[in-house]
Amino acid sequence: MRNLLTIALPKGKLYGDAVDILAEAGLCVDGLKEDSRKMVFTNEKAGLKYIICRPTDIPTFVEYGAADLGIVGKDTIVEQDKDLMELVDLRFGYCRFVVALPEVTAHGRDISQFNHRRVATKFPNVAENYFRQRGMQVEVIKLHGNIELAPAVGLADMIVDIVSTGRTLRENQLVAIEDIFSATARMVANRVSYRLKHSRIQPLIEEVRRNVKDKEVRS
Ligand SMILES: Nc1ncnc2c1ncn2[C@@H]1O[C@H](COP(=O)(O)OP(=O)(O)OP(=O)(O)O)[C@@H](O)[C@H]1O
Ligand SMILES: O=P(O)(O)OC[C@H]1O[C@H](OP(=O)(O)OP(=O)(O)O)[C@H](O)[C@@H]1O
Repeated sequence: MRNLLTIALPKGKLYGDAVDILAEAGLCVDGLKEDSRKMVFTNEKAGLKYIICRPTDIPTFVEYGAADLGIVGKDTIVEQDKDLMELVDLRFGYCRFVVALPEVTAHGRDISQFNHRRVATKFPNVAENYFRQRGMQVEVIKLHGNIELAPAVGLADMIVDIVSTGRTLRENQLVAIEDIFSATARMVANRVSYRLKHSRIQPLIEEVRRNVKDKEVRS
């Protein structure tokens, strides 16, 4: 069996664009857009294997070398701080980290007035770093999703979450009062794979970079 190049793709919001960016770079993506529960797609002829993962698990698969390359949001990369090589900013999947509060409590107030409060988030490290840098002490409560629910039911006073269109905040009567940083999807590599499979990875990365740049120029 040939030495396959394994690429971890995130199911969910980034999936379609991730497959497109690989197809545009000339990789065979047959079967990846079909409605399926399959998690591994092997193409011996093309020397490729794709694995479909939960977005938050991509850094783990890549760090351990179960995948050579992966596509994952910068938000997840920063939160997990795994030992990965970040190779390309793919420019899709734009979102930003914010601190948000219920509209009624936020009105006319500054973040520093919420010291010692409770913060719900899916990103405890991002939240803790942010408040530490502000010299604030907060209690961080980790949730796995639907973060906007926490203030509505009294679980937390505020949230740290990612925002894209702002619709989820609006529809849950929350307002962003602080921006933390913005994020887009990135292509990442396992450190050892990057060296051992350099002759396959480098031309792919260069092609992806070229395509990302071309799109930017056109837009
Ligand atoms: N509303 C959004 N708009 C654009 N990009 C987003 C949005 N929400 C999340 N993202 C980006 O897409 C990535 C994957 O989000 P998605 O909602 O598909 O999975 P998830 O539910 O966060 O992952 P998991 O199932 O592993 O918890 C995020 O890490 C972020 O980079
Ligand atoms: O600004 P918007 O365009 O409304 O997008 C923001 C929402 O998207 C993400 O949630 P996701 O859909 O991933 O669900 P989750 O809360 O279960 O993670 C994020 O956590 C917000 O809830």
